[in-house]
Amino acid sequence: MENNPFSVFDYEDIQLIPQKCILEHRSQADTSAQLGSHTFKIPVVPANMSSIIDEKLAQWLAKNNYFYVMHRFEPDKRLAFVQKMQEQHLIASISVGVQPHDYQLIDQLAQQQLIPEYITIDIAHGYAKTVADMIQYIKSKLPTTFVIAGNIATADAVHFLEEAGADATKVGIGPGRACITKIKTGFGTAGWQLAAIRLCAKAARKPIIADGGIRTNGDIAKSLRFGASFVMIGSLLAGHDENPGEILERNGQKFKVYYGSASALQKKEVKNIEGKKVIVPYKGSLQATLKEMQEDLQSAISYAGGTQLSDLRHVNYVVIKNSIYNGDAAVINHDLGNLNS
Ligand SMILES: NC(=O)C1=CN([C@@H]2O[C@H](COP(=O)(O)OP(=O)(O)OC[C@H]3O[C@@H](n4cnc5c(N)ncnc54)[C@H](OP(=O)(O)O)[C@@H]3O)[C@@H](O)[C@H]2O)C=CC1
Ligand SMILES: Nc1nc2c(ncn2[C@@H]2O[C@H](COP(=O)(O)O)[C@@H](O)[C@H]2O)c(=O)[nH]1
Repeated sequence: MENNPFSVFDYEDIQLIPQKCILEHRSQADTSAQLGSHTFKIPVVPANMSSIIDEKLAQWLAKNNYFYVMHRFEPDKRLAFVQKMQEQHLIASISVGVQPHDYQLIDQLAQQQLIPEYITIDIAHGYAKTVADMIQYIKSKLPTTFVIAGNIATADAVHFLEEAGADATKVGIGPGRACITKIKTGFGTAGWQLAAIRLCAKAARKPIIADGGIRTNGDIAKSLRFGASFVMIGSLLAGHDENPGEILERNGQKFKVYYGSASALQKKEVKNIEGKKVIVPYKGSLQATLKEMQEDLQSAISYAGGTQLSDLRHVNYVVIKNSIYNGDAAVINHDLGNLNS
């Protein structure tokens, strides 16, 4: 901190301060959120990880007006996926890396006039020339596609990617539940993810997607308060019927596996491992969890004294270092899991 001292905080350090309610019912609060030229039901997107989303879930999310990003870990299926979604008149939203086969995919999409509505460039360290080059390549071949680039942690990185042409940037290095980047490299936004969102959002001219570290539905409202337009969520949306993978039983309790995209399980080799496998309680229906998220956001809007998500932006807050869960964050997560089971 010698050269750049600033105070930081994370989700559990913040409480938003209620304002006078102007609604008669929470259902009157509008949780719809725009990204690019489409408007979605809530400002939440399930993480583009293969333990969270598959094609079936992507189709369900698109049909039900939720934003989704398909993962990039079955690279050869992406072209056909875009085609399938467009045949059904559904939004196509895919991920790419920065390898030669990703460039080849962009060429094929352009040649076949299959224009995805959204492409997310998803690499571990997104503040990189390789990402700027890919943004520019996508924009040259598919100029109408909305390009999300990440992941990053700083205002400088936001400027860099926006200048390269990104339509939105994704913030969060290391706060994820299946992440070990913080331990293996010493770098990232773990422990100050909310403050990083604030710094990046202040620098941004385009939307910010807060990615990683969301542990409760209230953290979504806090992310929006500090400048995020959308929130990407992994572990809180893991463990459902609709997520890929089997239900496990241990000592009479049900679980599902959630693993990082840079875990040995995903990579199938032990090289540059920055992710791990965790088991999460089985939570039943994802549909029910998403509905509860929407209801909790509606309630948050009402506490903000507003009618829509943008009313969360200017609400006052207090910093209450490490105290809102009284050391019981794990218990709270467990209880939330049980609500849906
Ligand atoms: N949000 C987060 O905190 C993190 C997320 N992840 C996720 O895991 C997945 C796989 O990540 P991973 O396989 O590690 O890398 P990526 O697949 O993201 O790597 C893509 C390219 O970037 C290069 N690269 C990656 N990290 C670095 C770095 N620190 N410095 C220089 N070049 C780098 C890689 O080269 P090379 O492999 O040759 O080094 C590769 O050419 C992605 O989905 C990513 O989003 C991974 C780590 C952190
Ligand atoms: N450092 C790593 N981060 C990862 C890995 N796989 C995914 N991720 C990131 O985590 C979020 C989800 O976070 P959660 O707290 O909601 O579970 C995801 O969107 C990625 O950005 C990984 O292997 N290593």
